[in-house]
Amino acid sequence: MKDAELIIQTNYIVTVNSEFDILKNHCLIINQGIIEAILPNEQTQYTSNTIVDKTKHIVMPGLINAHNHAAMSLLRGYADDLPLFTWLNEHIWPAEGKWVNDEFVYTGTQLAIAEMLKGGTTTFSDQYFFAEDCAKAVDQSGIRAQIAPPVIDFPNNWAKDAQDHIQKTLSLADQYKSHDRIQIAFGPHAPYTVSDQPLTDILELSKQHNLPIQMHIHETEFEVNDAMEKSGKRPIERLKDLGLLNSNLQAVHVTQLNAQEISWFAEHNVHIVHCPESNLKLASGMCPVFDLLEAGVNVCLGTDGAASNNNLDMFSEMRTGALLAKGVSKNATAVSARQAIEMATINGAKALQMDAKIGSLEIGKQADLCIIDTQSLNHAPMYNIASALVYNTSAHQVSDVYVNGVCLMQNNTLLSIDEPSLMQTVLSWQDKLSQQ
Ligand SMILES: CSC[C@H]1O[C@@H](n2cnc3c(O)ncnc32)[C@H](O)[C@@H]1O
Ligand SMILES: [Zn+2]
Repeated sequence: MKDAELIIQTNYIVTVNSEFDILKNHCLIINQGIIEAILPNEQTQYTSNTIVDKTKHIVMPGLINAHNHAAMSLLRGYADDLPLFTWLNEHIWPAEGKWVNDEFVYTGTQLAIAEMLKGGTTTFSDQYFFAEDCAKAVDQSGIRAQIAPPVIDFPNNWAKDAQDHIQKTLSLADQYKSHDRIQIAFGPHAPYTVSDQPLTDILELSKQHNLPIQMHIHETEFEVNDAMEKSGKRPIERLKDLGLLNSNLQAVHVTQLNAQEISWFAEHNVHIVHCPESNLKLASGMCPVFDLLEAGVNVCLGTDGAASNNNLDMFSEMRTGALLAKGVSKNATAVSARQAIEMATINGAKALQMDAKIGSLEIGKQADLCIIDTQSLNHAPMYNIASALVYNTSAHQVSDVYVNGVCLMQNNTLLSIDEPSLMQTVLSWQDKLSQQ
């Protein structure tokens, strides 16, 4: 018998491999954080000091939240029921000017990470100021992240101009180049906040340093109309002319797309991060996911920040993403449960260029996974596992979470974050922000 560091026995494993195999009564054999074998629970090839019995549970790849502003969790519920530009200009940007600093980002990111881990998210992509404090929180918590520090033309509490943002990003990329869970990317905020020269610089540097680019694009009709009035060009055409449409680009939102733009995305292998709940709440518009998938474009899912969602629940995002696609396309087969799970796992891994390591439970990949307790009324009866996960699972039914084979939540208790002490710190921020 061979020794394994960890064996997780299950009722079902949703592999999210290319066949979308769902294995009944199988176990994961994990060594040095990597899945070494997947065998029937009764296997006799491996033994371990740590055999975890999850035979009343579903195990699936950890969810990948491909767009977040983690620290904005401290602004959850700060301004609601407003359209994007009123929300940003009149509420969020003034509050950020007043409150955002290193401590705000560290605590806000910890809060976001705790919520995400509890809901089965094992990887997220972030875009926010004081990115070094986000990285510190990620490093300490054990979660995996792509950190895309923002680039904006205008001064803010973190950086004075676009070049300053770019230099800070490069220095973080250097600092974390050997980190096994942190990847740095460029995060130019949006076409309306970043001018051509910094975008050209980012494109060159992203090639030189092999860094992905994540950007809000065509989030609203107003953004597109405004650009047309000012320049006669839709922002996506401007980005295409600058050379930014390529497989390094993660385009967030894209609620306004014509047929030409969909075919450019397909041709240039641009990845789309769909944020259905944020788009609905800010009434930004709806991403034509069905048309994009039909055109062969990779679409994944993000929550956006908790200030515009107002949660970081990827189970809810899968469900909303599937339901919205059906409603918008008037086609009940649009975004099936299987496709929603793929969008929240392997498609996110592809967009973040992490699919060699994560996104599915397959031999040789990192053991990034979440475990769902199915012993409750809302899971009975269960005829179809994928459908149960998308249409009738709540985030709080995630019982255990592993990243790199390390247990970060065990039987609903976070192991790397002191939840009561975090709660205290968050409430002291709430007091400060309430007083104004
Ligand atoms: C670039 S750091 C984040 C910056 O973006 C603001 N923001 C948060 N959510 C959105 C969104 O949906 N669209 C555009 N900008 C957003 C955030 O408040 C920060 O200032
Ligand atoms: Zn965003």
